[in-house]
Amino acid sequence: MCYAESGRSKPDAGSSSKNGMTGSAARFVQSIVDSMSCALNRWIEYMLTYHRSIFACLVLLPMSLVYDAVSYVRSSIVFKMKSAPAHHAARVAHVQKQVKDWNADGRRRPMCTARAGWKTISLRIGTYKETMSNINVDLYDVLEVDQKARTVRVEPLATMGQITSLILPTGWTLALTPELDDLTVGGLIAGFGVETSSHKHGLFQHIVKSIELVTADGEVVNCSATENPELFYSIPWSYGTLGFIVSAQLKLVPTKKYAHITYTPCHTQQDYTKIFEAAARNMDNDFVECLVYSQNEAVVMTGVMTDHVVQAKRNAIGNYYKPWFYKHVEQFLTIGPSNEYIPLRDYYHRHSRSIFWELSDIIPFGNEPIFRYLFGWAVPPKVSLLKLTQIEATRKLYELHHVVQDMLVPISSTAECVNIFHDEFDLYPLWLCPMQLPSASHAKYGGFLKPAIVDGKPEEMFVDIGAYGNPANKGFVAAESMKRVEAHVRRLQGFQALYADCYMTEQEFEQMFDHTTYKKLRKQYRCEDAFPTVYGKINRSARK
Ligand SMILES: Cc1cc2nc3c(=O)[nH]c(=O)nc-3n(C[C@H](O)[C@H](O)[C@H](O)COP(=O)(O)OP(=O)(O)OC[C@H]3O[C@@H](n4cnc5c(N)ncnc54)[C@H](O)[C@@H]3O)c2cc1C
Ligand SMILES: NC(=O)C1=CN([C@@H]2O[C@H](COP(=O)(O)OP(=O)(O)OC[C@H]3O[C@@H](n4cnc5c(N)ncnc54)[C@H](OP(=O)(O)O)[C@@H]3O)[C@@H](O)[C@H]2O)C=CC1
Ligand SMILES: CC(C)=CCC[C@@H](C)[C@H]1CC[C@H]2C3=C(CC[C@]12C)[C@@]1(C)CC[C@H](O)C[C@@H]1CC3
Repeated sequence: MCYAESGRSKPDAGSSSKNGMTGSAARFVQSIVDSMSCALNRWIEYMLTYHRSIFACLVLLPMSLVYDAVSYVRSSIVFKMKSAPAHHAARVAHVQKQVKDWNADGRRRPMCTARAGWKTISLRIGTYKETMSNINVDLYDVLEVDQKARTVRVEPLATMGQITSLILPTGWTLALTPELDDLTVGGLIAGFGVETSSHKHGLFQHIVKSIELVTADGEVVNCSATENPELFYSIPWSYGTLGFIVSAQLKLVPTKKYAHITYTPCHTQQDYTKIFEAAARNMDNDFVECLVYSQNEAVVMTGVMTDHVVQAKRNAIGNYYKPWFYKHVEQFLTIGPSNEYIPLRDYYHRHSRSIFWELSDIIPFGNEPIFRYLFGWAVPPKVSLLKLTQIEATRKLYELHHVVQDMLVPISSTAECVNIFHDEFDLYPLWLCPMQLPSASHAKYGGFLKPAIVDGKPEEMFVDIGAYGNPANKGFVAAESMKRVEAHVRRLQGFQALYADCYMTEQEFEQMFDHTTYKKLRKQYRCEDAFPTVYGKINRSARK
């Protein structure tokens, strides 16, 4: 930005500069410097807007590689040296001290974590971070694997990429490994997490065996299905408004070497919705997913973990030169039904290289064979760095002309919801991922996710319909279209993922999510002046 645009006044050109230059010479030099910095700013803005792929390739890819390499080496050393558990208590004590100091200071401003908003896996940055008391919750390690109890204890800033790279070699894996490497345990518990094994294991919150929380009073409270259960079942979706998660125990399952994936291409909506629902209800499937490429064309994918492999059908899709997964799957619409054996870690991170299909907007040539063979090893740029370096013009473009939404609806409403997305967005691919939402605990202990009743019967099988991309619908107007979609989702007894833009009013939000126990706990744990409400953190005006 130039002086003229920045509103900053130019230094007094009449005064002689420190090095003794006369006023006019100083004025001349200053005007040259101004013009050059103005031109440079304009050039950078132009490059970041119209040639972002060049910036992404030349700057963000190397930076991302450096960051990931350093993070990986550090967390590997710490995990191998088993040094983290010894530090955990001190780190928790540091969180407690910050909260107790906040109390002693008169609880003047609500609290939030100090994690920079640009690092989070969500489109927006919470503006509340600038005005609230930031509490450092710098706990980012995998603490220990308990093979007997089949659990792993982790700290909240531990990421999915970090956990899978550390525990897969031990023969175990998380019962649920949400797709993107940089997703943190804290965010997945306090928000939500879903993956293609969710039809069996539920959401990320359902693989959590226990949570260690620092409350608004600075006390440590442990909770689980049997210890402080109301708190345990209300932390998920509470978005950091009941306390600070400082560790969690997550459920493990024995890992196998491959995911044997079967691809079933479908050419009518009736076909893919019927096959998808049957696959989701079949507990013999370890993985169920569907990519919808148009209103009537989709590929249903089912998978089982196996140590057996047919070499001719082995496909290491994670190799850097391989096509982006969603493009690989799309070919089965033409080729016909098929199956293959994918190394498990490759399968877990199948959409990571192309950030689902978002990278096609940032590096349009990224899936070209020549780029993949030469530079495929360097993608993806880190989501956080893309967020950090996006300029206001890009942010505005994404706000007005780009959709990133996940709606969770009863699986019987899949076709209806896909058609609503088609009418409002007309953007493809859509990501369909089934999930069990167990409702037994809700009657006794509450929680945000109200049980659904469909055709007079309880319905626990839901589907996450993910829309990520540029709507082709010429009538798309973000706020208006989204409000209509949100109204449909409420009507269908569904839920909106909180990381996405929420245009609902507070009243509509409280219609969608059950706040009964949450409000009781906010009083019981003195949260009302300690943290904003969930709505206060996620509504459209709380984020930029
Ligand atoms: C090239 C580059 C890429 C970056 N990409 C990211 C990114 O994708 N995500 C991101 O969060 N930050 C990223 N950063 C920022 C980096 O995390 C911080 O600048 C740096 O770690 C200082 O930490 P912090 O206090 O800003 O907070 P944080 O990074 O949030 O963490 C606080 C402390 O914990 C350490 N830490 C955080 N997470 C881990 C981890 N998983 N394993 C080991 N140590 C960890 C940090 O080094 C720091 O000491 C990147 C920085 C660079 C230079
Ligand atoms: N496959 C999947 O399931 C995917 C899920 N997501 C979504 O991404 C979101 C963002 O992920 P991520 O960047 O990891 O999370 P974030 O850092 O964005 O955290 C999400 C919320 O949880 C709160 N939170 C985070 N850590 C803690 C903690 N230790 N204690 C208390 N509250 C905490 C944050 O509070 P604060 O604002 O104070 O920091 C924030 O409000 C997830 O919630 C998830 O909904 C996104 C992509 C894929
Ligand atoms: C699988 C589930 C439940 C959700 C997947 C969501 C992701 C596709 C998005 C979450 C954060 C999004 C961001 C972007 C793309 C889509 C996500 C990864 C950007 C990289 C798009 C370009 C912008 O300049 C920065 C965005 C950061 C967040």
